[in-house]
Amino acid sequence: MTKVAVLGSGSWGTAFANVLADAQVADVRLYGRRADVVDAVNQRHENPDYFPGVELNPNLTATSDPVAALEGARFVVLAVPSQSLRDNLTAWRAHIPEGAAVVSLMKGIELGTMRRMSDVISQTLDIAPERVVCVSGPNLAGEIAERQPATAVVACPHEPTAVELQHLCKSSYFRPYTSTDLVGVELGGAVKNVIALAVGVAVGMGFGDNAKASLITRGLAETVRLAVALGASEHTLAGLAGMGDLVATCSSPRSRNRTVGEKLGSGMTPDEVLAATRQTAEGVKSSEAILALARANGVDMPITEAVVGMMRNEFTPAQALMAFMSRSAKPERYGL
Ligand SMILES: NC(=O)c1ccc[n+]([C@@H]2O[C@H](COP(=O)([O-])OP(=O)(O)OC[C@H]3O[C@@H](n4cnc5c(N)ncnc54)[C@H](O)[C@@H]3O)[C@@H](O)[C@H]2O)c1
Ligand SMILES: O=P(O)(O)OC[C@H](O)CO
Repeated sequence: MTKVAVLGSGSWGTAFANVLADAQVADVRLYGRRADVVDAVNQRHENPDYFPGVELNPNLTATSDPVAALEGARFVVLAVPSQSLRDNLTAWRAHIPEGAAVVSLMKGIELGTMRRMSDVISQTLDIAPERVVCVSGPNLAGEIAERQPATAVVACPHEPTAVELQHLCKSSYFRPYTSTDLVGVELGGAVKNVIALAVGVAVGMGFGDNAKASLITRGLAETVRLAVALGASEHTLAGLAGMGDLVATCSSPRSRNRTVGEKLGSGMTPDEVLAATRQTAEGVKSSEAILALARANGVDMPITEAVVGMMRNEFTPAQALMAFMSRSAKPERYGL
Protein backbone atom coordinates (compact mmCIF):
# COMPACT_ATOMS: atom_id res chain seq x y z
CA MET A 1 0.00 0.00 0.00
CA THR A 2 1.19 3.51 -0.79
CA LYS A 3 2.25 5.35 2.37
CA VAL A 4 1.01 8.88 2.97
CA ALA A 5 2.06 11.14 5.85
CA VAL A 6 -0.23 14.01 6.80
CA LEU A 7 1.59 16.60 8.91
CA GLY A 8 -0.76 18.79 10.94
CA SER A 9 -3.74 17.42 12.85
CA GLY A 10 -5.87 20.57 12.88
CA SER A 11 -9.11 20.96 11.05
CA TRP A 12 -8.13 20.26 7.45
CA GLY A 13 -5.21 17.90 8.18
CA THR A 14 -7.54 15.62 10.15
CA ALA A 15 -10.39 15.79 7.62
CA PHE A 16 -8.12 15.20 4.61
CA ALA A 17 -6.29 12.33 6.34
CA ASN A 18 -9.72 10.80 6.93
CA VAL A 19 -10.61 11.23 3.22
CA LEU A 20 -7.43 9.33 2.33
CA ALA A 21 -8.21 6.60 4.86
CA ASP A 22 -11.81 6.32 3.59
CA ALA A 23 -10.53 5.96 0.01
CA GLN A 24 -8.85 2.75 1.24
CA VAL A 25 -5.89 2.73 -1.13
CA ALA A 26 -3.24 4.27 1.09
CA ASP A 27 -1.70 3.63 4.48
CA VAL A 28 -2.23 7.01 6.18
CA ARG A 29 -0.31 8.35 9.18
CA LEU A 30 -1.31 11.62 10.77
CA TYR A 31 1.25 13.65 12.71
CA GLY A 32 0.04 15.95 15.47
CA ARG A 33 1.94 18.01 18.03
CA ARG A 34 -0.47 17.26 20.86
CA ALA A 35 -0.37 13.85 22.54
CA ASP A 36 -4.04 14.10 23.63
CA VAL A 37 -5.18 14.56 20.00
CA VAL A 38 -2.97 11.68 18.84
CA ASP A 39 -4.35 9.40 21.58
CA ALA A 40 -7.95 10.32 20.76
CA VAL A 41 -7.43 9.54 17.05
CA ASN A 42 -5.77 6.19 17.83
CA GLN A 43 -8.01 5.04 20.66
CA ARG A 44 -11.41 6.65 20.04
CA HIS A 45 -11.12 7.41 16.28
CA GLU A 46 -12.08 10.99 16.99
CA ASN A 47 -10.50 14.45 16.98
CA PRO A 48 -12.67 15.99 19.73
CA ASP A 49 -11.13 19.46 19.46
CA TYR A 50 -12.23 19.96 15.86
CA PHE A 51 -14.91 17.38 15.09
CA PRO A 52 -16.51 16.17 18.33
CA GLY A 53 -18.76 13.17 17.75
CA VAL A 54 -17.50 12.49 14.21
CA GLU A 55 -16.12 8.96 13.84
CA LEU A 56 -12.85 8.88 11.92
CA ASN A 57 -11.80 5.87 9.86
CA PRO A 58 -10.40 3.24 12.29
CA ASN A 59 -7.50 2.60 9.89
CA LEU A 60 -6.27 6.18 10.33
CA THR A 61 -3.37 6.14 12.79
CA ALA A 62 -1.73 9.14 14.43
CA THR A 63 1.66 9.82 15.98
CA SER A 64 3.39 12.70 17.70
CA ASP A 65 6.71 11.62 16.17
CA PRO A 66 7.19 13.29 12.77
CA VAL A 67 10.02 10.89 11.89
CA ALA A 68 7.71 7.88 12.33
CA ALA A 69 5.00 9.58 10.29
CA LEU A 70 7.39 10.38 7.44
CA GLU A 71 9.14 7.00 7.19
CA GLY A 72 8.65 5.49 3.73
CA ALA A 73 6.04 8.08 2.66
CA ARG A 74 5.39 8.44 -1.08
CA PHE A 75 3.29 11.57 -0.42
CA VAL A 76 3.94 14.08 2.35
CA VAL A 77 0.84 16.20 2.92
CA LEU A 78 1.29 19.51 4.74
CA ALA A 79 -1.61 21.04 6.71
CA VAL A 80 -0.20 23.80 8.91
CA PRO A 81 -0.79 27.56 8.87
CA SER A 82 0.88 29.18 5.83
CA GLN A 83 2.96 31.57 7.91
CA SER A 84 4.50 28.71 9.91
CA LEU A 85 5.17 26.42 6.93
CA ARG A 86 8.79 27.46 6.39
CA ASP A 87 9.76 26.85 10.03
CA ASN A 88 7.89 23.55 10.15
CA LEU A 89 9.49 22.32 6.93
CA THR A 90 12.94 23.29 8.14
CA ALA A 91 12.40 21.05 11.17
CA TRP A 92 11.06 18.13 9.08
CA ARG A 93 13.35 18.48 6.04
CA ALA A 94 15.93 15.85 7.00
CA HIS A 95 13.25 13.17 7.39
CA ILE A 96 11.30 13.69 4.17
CA PRO A 97 11.99 10.61 2.04
CA GLU A 98 14.02 11.08 -1.13
CA GLY A 99 11.70 11.23 -4.14
CA ALA A 100 8.49 11.78 -2.11
CA ALA A 101 5.96 14.19 -3.60
CA VAL A 102 5.06 17.03 -1.24
CA VAL A 103 1.44 18.18 -1.07
CA SER A 104 0.24 21.59 0.10
CA LEU A 105 -3.22 21.88 1.64
CA MET A 106 -2.51 25.50 2.58
CA LYS A 107 -4.36 28.53 1.23
CA GLY A 108 -2.07 31.45 1.90
CA ILE A 109 0.82 33.57 0.67
CA GLU A 110 3.98 34.01 2.76
CA LEU A 111 4.37 37.43 4.36
CA GLY A 112 7.60 39.20 3.47
CA THR A 113 8.55 36.97 0.53
CA MET A 114 5.13 37.06 -1.26
CA ARG A 115 5.72 33.39 -2.18
CA ARG A 116 3.03 30.81 -2.88
CA MET A 117 3.17 27.72 -0.65
CA SER A 118 4.49 25.46 -3.43
CA ASP A 119 7.35 27.92 -3.88
CA VAL A 120 8.13 27.88 -0.16
CA ILE A 121 8.16 24.07 -0.33
CA SER A 122 10.45 23.84 -3.40
CA GLN A 123 12.78 26.44 -1.96
CA THR A 124 12.97 25.07 1.60
CA LEU A 125 13.33 21.43 0.56
CA ASP A 126 15.39 22.22 -2.55
CA ILE A 127 13.16 20.06 -4.76
CA ALA A 128 11.86 20.56 -8.30
CA PRO A 129 8.41 22.20 -8.69
CA GLU A 130 7.29 18.99 -10.45
CA ARG A 131 7.41 17.23 -7.08
CA VAL A 132 5.04 19.69 -5.43
CA VAL A 133 1.25 19.25 -5.48
CA CYS A 134 -1.58 21.46 -4.22
CA VAL A 135 -5.06 20.26 -3.27
CA SER A 136 -7.65 23.03 -3.20
CA GLY A 137 -11.32 23.73 -3.86
CA PRO A 138 -14.62 24.19 -1.99
CA ASN A 139 -13.53 22.15 1.02
CA LEU A 140 -14.92 23.31 4.35
CA ALA A 141 -13.24 20.75 6.58
CA GLY A 142 -16.23 20.28 8.90
CA GLU A 143 -18.48 19.19 6.03
CA ILE A 144 -15.85 16.82 4.69
CA ALA A 145 -15.24 15.28 8.12
CA GLU A 146 -19.00 14.60 8.19
CA ARG A 147 -18.57 12.89 4.81
CA GLN A 148 -20.79 15.34 2.96
CA PRO A 149 -20.12 15.39 -0.81
CA ALA A 150 -17.40 17.69 -2.11
CA THR A 151 -15.10 18.16 -5.09
CA ALA A 152 -11.54 19.45 -5.28
CA VAL A 153 -8.62 20.05 -7.63
CA VAL A 154 -5.31 18.21 -7.34
CA ALA A 155 -2.77 20.41 -9.12
CA CYS A 156 0.78 19.54 -10.12
CA PRO A 157 2.95 20.63 -13.08
CA HIS A 158 3.77 16.91 -13.50
CA GLU A 159 0.36 15.51 -14.41
CA PRO A 160 1.05 11.83 -13.56
CA THR A 161 1.78 12.84 -9.96
CA ALA A 162 -1.55 14.70 -9.78
CA VAL A 163 -3.32 11.61 -11.16
CA GLU A 164 -1.56 9.38 -8.64
CA LEU A 165 -2.78 11.48 -5.71
CA GLN A 166 -6.24 11.82 -7.30
CA HIS A 167 -6.62 8.03 -7.08
CA LEU A 168 -5.46 7.97 -3.49
CA CYS A 169 -8.06 10.50 -2.29
CA LYS A 170 -11.09 9.66 -4.46
CA SER A 171 -13.91 8.31 -2.33
CA SER A 172 -17.70 8.00 -2.32
CA TYR A 173 -18.03 11.57 -1.03
CA PHE A 174 -14.82 13.28 -2.28
CA ARG A 175 -14.33 13.78 -6.01
CA PRO A 176 -10.94 15.24 -7.01
CA TYR A 177 -10.18 16.59 -10.51
CA THR A 178 -6.64 17.21 -11.76
CA SER A 179 -4.94 20.31 -13.14
CA THR A 180 -1.43 21.34 -14.13
CA ASP A 181 -2.10 25.01 -13.32
CA LEU A 182 -0.51 25.14 -9.90
CA VAL A 183 -0.30 28.95 -9.93
CA GLY A 184 -4.01 29.40 -10.65
CA VAL A 185 -5.12 26.80 -8.12
CA GLU A 186 -2.96 28.23 -5.34
CA LEU A 187 -3.92 31.85 -5.98
CA GLY A 188 -7.61 30.98 -6.16
CA GLY A 189 -7.37 29.40 -2.70
CA ALA A 190 -5.38 32.24 -1.15
CA VAL A 191 -7.35 35.20 -2.52
CA LYS A 192 -10.79 33.74 -1.77
CA ASN A 193 -9.98 34.00 1.94
CA VAL A 194 -9.51 37.75 1.58
CA ILE A 195 -12.76 38.12 -0.35
CA ALA A 196 -14.55 36.01 2.28
CA LEU A 197 -13.30 38.45 4.92
CA ALA A 198 -14.87 41.29 2.91
CA VAL A 199 -18.15 39.37 2.52
CA GLY A 200 -18.14 38.73 6.27
CA VAL A 201 -17.77 42.45 6.91
CA ALA A 202 -20.82 43.10 4.69
CA VAL A 203 -22.80 40.46 6.58
CA GLY A 204 -21.72 41.94 9.92
CA MET A 205 -22.86 45.37 8.76
CA GLY A 206 -26.29 43.88 8.11
CA PHE A 207 -26.22 43.91 4.30
CA GLY A 208 -27.98 41.31 2.18
CA ASP A 209 -27.45 39.08 -0.81
CA ASN A 210 -26.89 41.83 -3.39
CA ALA A 211 -23.86 43.06 -1.48
CA LYS A 212 -22.54 39.51 -1.03
CA ALA A 213 -22.98 38.63 -4.73
CA SER A 214 -21.33 41.90 -5.77
CA LEU A 215 -18.28 41.23 -3.58
CA ILE A 216 -18.01 37.62 -4.75
CA THR A 217 -18.19 38.62 -8.42
CA ARG A 218 -15.85 41.60 -8.22
CA GLY A 219 -13.64 39.53 -5.91
CA LEU A 220 -13.34 36.91 -8.62
CA ALA A 221 -12.48 39.64 -11.14
CA GLU A 222 -9.56 40.86 -9.03
CA THR A 223 -8.43 37.29 -8.36
CA VAL A 224 -8.32 36.63 -12.10
CA ARG A 225 -6.37 39.85 -12.74
CA LEU A 226 -3.68 38.82 -10.26
CA ALA A 227 -3.56 35.17 -11.26
CA VAL A 228 -3.33 35.86 -15.00
CA ALA A 229 -0.60 38.46 -14.40
CA LEU A 230 1.36 35.73 -12.60
CA GLY A 231 0.95 33.18 -15.38
CA ALA A 232 -2.25 31.29 -14.47
CA SER A 233 -5.00 30.36 -16.90
CA GLU A 234 -8.16 32.38 -16.34
CA HIS A 235 -10.18 29.16 -16.87
CA THR A 236 -8.73 27.75 -13.65
CA LEU A 237 -10.28 30.62 -11.72
CA ALA A 238 -13.69 29.88 -13.23
CA GLY A 239 -13.36 26.35 -11.80
CA LEU A 240 -13.49 24.66 -8.41
CA ALA A 241 -10.33 26.22 -6.97
CA GLY A 242 -11.49 29.69 -8.04
CA MET A 243 -15.19 30.38 -8.22
CA GLY A 244 -16.11 27.12 -6.47
CA ASP A 245 -14.11 27.84 -3.36
CA LEU A 246 -15.03 31.52 -3.40
CA VAL A 247 -18.75 30.72 -3.37
CA ALA A 248 -18.42 28.03 -0.68
CA THR A 249 -16.30 30.15 1.65
CA CYS A 250 -18.24 33.38 1.17
CA SER A 251 -21.58 31.59 1.69
CA SER A 252 -20.69 29.50 4.72
CA PRO A 253 -21.13 30.57 8.33
CA ARG A 254 -18.55 27.80 9.03
CA SER A 255 -15.80 29.76 7.24
CA ARG A 256 -13.23 31.16 9.68
CA ASN A 257 -12.36 33.97 7.28
CA ARG A 258 -15.96 35.03 6.78
CA THR A 259 -16.50 34.83 10.54
CA VAL A 260 -13.55 37.15 11.21
CA GLY A 261 -15.02 39.63 8.72
CA GLU A 262 -18.45 39.37 10.30
CA LYS A 263 -17.08 40.30 13.71
CA LEU A 264 -15.23 43.25 12.20
CA GLY A 265 -18.36 44.40 10.39
CA SER A 266 -20.42 44.18 13.54
CA GLY A 267 -18.17 46.69 15.30
CA MET A 268 -15.34 44.74 16.99
CA THR A 269 -11.82 46.13 16.52
CA PRO A 270 -9.24 44.04 14.62
CA ASP A 271 -7.42 43.31 17.91
CA GLU A 272 -10.63 42.13 19.59
CA VAL A 273 -11.47 39.92 16.61
CA LEU A 274 -8.04 38.30 16.49
CA ALA A 275 -8.06 37.69 20.24
CA ALA A 276 -11.37 35.84 19.80
CA THR A 277 -10.13 33.69 16.85
CA ARG A 278 -8.64 30.31 17.75
CA GLN A 279 -8.27 28.57 14.40
CA THR A 280 -6.32 29.66 11.33
CA ALA A 281 -8.00 32.44 9.30
CA GLU A 282 -5.40 32.72 6.55
CA GLY A 283 -6.87 35.85 4.92
CA VAL A 284 -5.87 38.02 7.88
CA LYS A 285 -2.13 37.80 7.18
CA SER A 286 -2.21 36.72 3.55
CA SER A 287 -4.19 39.85 2.59
CA GLU A 288 -1.02 41.88 3.27
CA ALA A 289 1.12 39.52 1.16
CA ILE A 290 -1.45 39.44 -1.66
CA LEU A 291 -1.69 43.22 -1.75
CA ALA A 292 2.11 43.46 -1.89
CA LEU A 293 2.15 40.90 -4.73
CA ALA A 294 -0.54 42.84 -6.60
CA ARG A 295 1.33 46.13 -6.23
CA ALA A 296 4.61 44.53 -7.34
CA ASN A 297 2.83 43.36 -10.49
CA GLY A 298 0.81 46.51 -11.17
CA VAL A 299 -2.55 44.79 -10.48
CA ASP A 300 -5.49 46.72 -9.03
CA MET A 301 -7.21 44.82 -6.17
CA PRO A 302 -9.62 47.25 -4.49
CA ILE A 303 -11.39 44.70 -2.27
CA THR A 304 -8.08 43.31 -1.01
CA GLU A 305 -6.92 46.88 -0.38
CA ALA A 306 -10.07 47.56 1.67
CA VAL A 307 -9.56 44.39 3.74
CA VAL A 308 -5.94 45.30 4.48
CA GLY A 309 -6.96 48.83 5.49
CA MET A 310 -9.63 47.52 7.87
CA MET A 311 -7.34 44.89 9.40
CA ARG A 312 -4.68 47.55 9.96
CA ASN A 313 -7.38 49.67 11.62
CA GLU A 314 -6.65 52.46 9.14
CA PHE A 315 -10.33 52.83 8.30
CA THR A 316 -13.69 51.51 9.47
CA PRO A 317 -15.97 49.15 7.52
CA ALA A 318 -18.24 52.14 6.75
CA GLN A 319 -15.30 54.11 5.35
CA ALA A 320 -14.17 51.07 3.31
CA LEU A 321 -17.67 50.78 1.83
CA MET A 322 -17.71 54.47 0.94
CA ALA A 323 -14.28 54.22 -0.73
CA PHE A 324 -15.38 51.19 -2.77
CA MET A 325 -18.69 52.67 -3.91
CA SER A 326 -17.15 56.00 -4.90
CA ARG A 327 -14.50 54.53 -7.22
CA SER A 328 -14.62 55.96 -10.74
CA ALA A 329 -17.37 54.59 -13.01
CA LYS A 330 -16.07 52.08 -15.57
CA PRO A 331 -17.13 49.28 -17.93
CA GLU A 332 -17.45 45.82 -16.37
CA ARG A 333 -14.36 43.73 -17.01
CA TYR A 334 -13.47 40.21 -15.93
CA GLY A 335 -9.76 39.55 -15.95
CA LEU A 336 -7.06 41.77 -17.44
N1 LIG B 1 -10.21 24.14 7.81
C1 LIG B 1 -10.62 24.13 6.56
O1 LIG B 1 -11.84 24.04 6.29
C2 LIG B 1 -9.63 24.21 5.44
C3 LIG B 1 -9.99 23.71 4.18
C4 LIG B 1 -9.09 23.81 3.13
C5 LIG B 1 -7.84 24.37 3.34
N2 LIG B 1 -7.51 24.82 4.58
C6 LIG B 1 -6.16 25.37 4.75
O2 LIG B 1 -5.38 24.43 5.48
C7 LIG B 1 -4.36 25.12 6.23
C8 LIG B 1 -4.41 24.64 7.67
O3 LIG B 1 -5.66 25.06 8.17
P1 LIG B 1 -6.45 24.30 9.31
O4 LIG B 1 -7.87 24.68 9.13
O5 LIG B 1 -6.14 22.86 9.37
O6 LIG B 1 -5.85 25.06 10.56
P2 LIG B 1 -5.99 24.69 12.10
O7 LIG B 1 -5.75 25.94 12.83
O8 LIG B 1 -7.25 23.94 12.32
O9 LIG B 1 -4.79 23.66 12.35
C9 LIG B 1 -3.45 24.02 12.17
C10 LIG B 1 -2.57 22.85 12.60
O10 LIG B 1 -1.22 23.22 12.40
C11 LIG B 1 -0.48 22.91 13.57
N3 LIG B 1 0.65 23.82 13.65
C12 LIG B 1 1.92 23.49 13.36
N4 LIG B 1 2.73 24.53 13.52
C13 LIG B 1 1.98 25.55 13.93
C14 LIG B 1 2.27 26.88 14.27
N5 LIG B 1 3.51 27.36 14.25
N6 LIG B 1 1.24 27.68 14.64
C15 LIG B 1 -0.01 27.21 14.70
N7 LIG B 1 -0.34 25.93 14.38
C16 LIG B 1 0.65 25.11 14.01
C17 LIG B 1 -1.49 23.05 14.70
O11 LIG B 1 -1.07 22.31 15.83
C18 LIG B 1 -2.73 22.46 14.05
O12 LIG B 1 -2.72 21.07 14.17
C19 LIG B 1 -4.66 26.62 6.06
O13 LIG B 1 -3.81 27.14 5.07
C20 LIG B 1 -6.10 26.65 5.57
O14 LIG B 1 -6.38 27.77 4.75
C21 LIG B 1 -8.36 24.73 5.63
O1 LIG C 1 -12.76 28.31 7.10
P1 LIG C 1 -11.96 29.00 6.03
O2 LIG C 1 -12.44 30.40 5.80
O3 LIG C 1 -10.50 28.89 6.26
O4 LIG C 1 -12.26 28.23 4.66
C1 LIG C 1 -12.09 26.85 4.62
C2 LIG C 1 -11.83 26.32 3.22
O5 LIG C 1 -10.71 26.93 2.66
C3 LIG C 1 -13.01 26.37 2.31
O6 LIG C 1 -12.70 25.75 1.10
